[in-house]
Amino acid sequence: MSDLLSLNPALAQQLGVADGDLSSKQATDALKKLSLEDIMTGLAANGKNAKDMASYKFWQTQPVPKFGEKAEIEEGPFKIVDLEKVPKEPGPLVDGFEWVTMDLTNDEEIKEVFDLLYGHYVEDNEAMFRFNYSVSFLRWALLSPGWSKEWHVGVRASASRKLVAFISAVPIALRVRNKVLHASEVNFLCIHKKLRSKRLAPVLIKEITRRCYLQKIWQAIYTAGVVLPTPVSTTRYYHRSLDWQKLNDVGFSPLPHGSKPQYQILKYKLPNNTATKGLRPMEEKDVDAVLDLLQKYLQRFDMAPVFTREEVVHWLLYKKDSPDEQVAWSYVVEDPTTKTITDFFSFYCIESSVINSKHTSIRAAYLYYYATTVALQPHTQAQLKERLNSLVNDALILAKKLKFDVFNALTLMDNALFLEQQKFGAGDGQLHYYLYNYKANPIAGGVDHMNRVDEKGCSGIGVVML
Ligand SMILES: CCCCCCCCCCCCCC(=O)SCCNC(=O)CCNC(=O)[C@H](O)C(C)(C)COP(=O)(O)OP(=O)(O)OC[C@H]1O[C@@H](n2cnc3c(N)ncnc32)[C@H](O)[C@@H]1OP(=O)(O)O
Repeated sequence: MSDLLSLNPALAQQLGVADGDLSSKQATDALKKLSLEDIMTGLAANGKNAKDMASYKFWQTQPVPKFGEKAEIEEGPFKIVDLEKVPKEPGPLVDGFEWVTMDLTNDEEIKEVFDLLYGHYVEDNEAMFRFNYSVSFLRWALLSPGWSKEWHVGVRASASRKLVAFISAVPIALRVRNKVLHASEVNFLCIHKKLRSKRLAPVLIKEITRRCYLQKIWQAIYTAGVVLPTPVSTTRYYHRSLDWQKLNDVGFSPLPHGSKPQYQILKYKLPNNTATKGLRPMEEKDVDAVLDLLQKYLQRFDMAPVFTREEVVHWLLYKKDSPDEQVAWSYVVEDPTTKTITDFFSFYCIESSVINSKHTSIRAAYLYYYATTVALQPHTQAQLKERLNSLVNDALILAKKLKFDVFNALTLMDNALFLEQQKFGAGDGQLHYYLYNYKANPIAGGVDHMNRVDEKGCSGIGVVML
């Protein structure tokens, strides 16, 4: 991960140009030849991950699109599942291991999931950082409205009882263009490092699928940094330094050639106070207004959740009497004259462990949902851009005050309108969006032919995955 804009080396190689030689006419011509589908689904930009369909031994057996399947298809499920034929028991595991359903309301069991993820979850390519989702975060993410214990699936070593693998799902009403799917959102797939490359992941995926089918859930949404058959969309990570010096110390933000640390610190300096009149933390009394605003705003995107009131309360409102530490922060703008809620934004916290550094962790804020009434009335893109820039600038100021080191965002929703102006730098990472058992035409991920933020097209993705 870095905040430097660079041409992915795999793509450069694929195009036959020197790494980073973005200006060369050769690169531009070659990029133009790539199919829109490849660009939208990230296959062009992420050649290092892409394999032939035939080499995806597991995924080629699953109800997901094959690479290169043509666009403009009629959207719908790949198959209709016969509930009668869904096995009532889990598939076999290798000797010495057994299935468990985790009880995440039990402090010890959620701590076991935390420990597994803490030691073995997603790392960057150079193994410098590893996501460190807190116990409070896991409770927030996995005990959301409608959660089911059956969807918190673990594997234990029979002798030691140690938890060695995990996969989870929570329910989501997901609108894909004009159809609403009652689907599951699959996340936190993790296998102990000592059990890697033993084909356990397909076994876990088949088990969570079986458990979803048993609850008559036939579709799922999931995201991954790796290319699998076949992304419906690909978004790119952007990072905005809040504490440049610390990010530099840990190797996240290198000093750009020809710059000096003090210039970088100055570049990312923020005002002490927010600028939007009427901005304040979201409260219980704002729930209905936020729900209404968010539902309308999310109509702008091809794929977005359909939130209920209960979900807005769960995902966005921090209850001060909660025993959990705060993981999400939400703010509203209340018009001082009309007292109506005109805008809102939110972000959540994930720390990352820093492997081998004097700093042990980085505190990252991730942009979550937001909405503004500017988009709901007749408006120009410049007006929307201006409003989003002021809101996000305030979000950065608040995050800085809350001692976050970096503010991360993807190129989804309308983020393309503010990322560069707010000094977010393009990261190396991409996040691919996938649908299980649902054919859908590609959705714009907010990056253009050059894998740069696409201000004109923006993105059709309105789902933020944790
Ligand atoms: C209707 C309901 C449906 C519900 C299900 C919907 C689908 C949900 C899908 C899951 C959504 C999860 C969303 C998240 O949580 S994304 C986060 C994933 N977790 C991590 O990256 C944590 C660190 N890594 C690990 O723990 C392991 O490396 C994992 C577990 C990722 C793979 O373990 P391992 O390295 O030991 O490999 P293997 O030998 O067992 O298995 C190899 C097979 O697994 C395929 N593979 C590798 N990585 C992923 C991946 N991230 N999604 C899907 N498939 C993946 C791979 O292409 C190969 O298949 P194929 O190439 O031969 O075909």
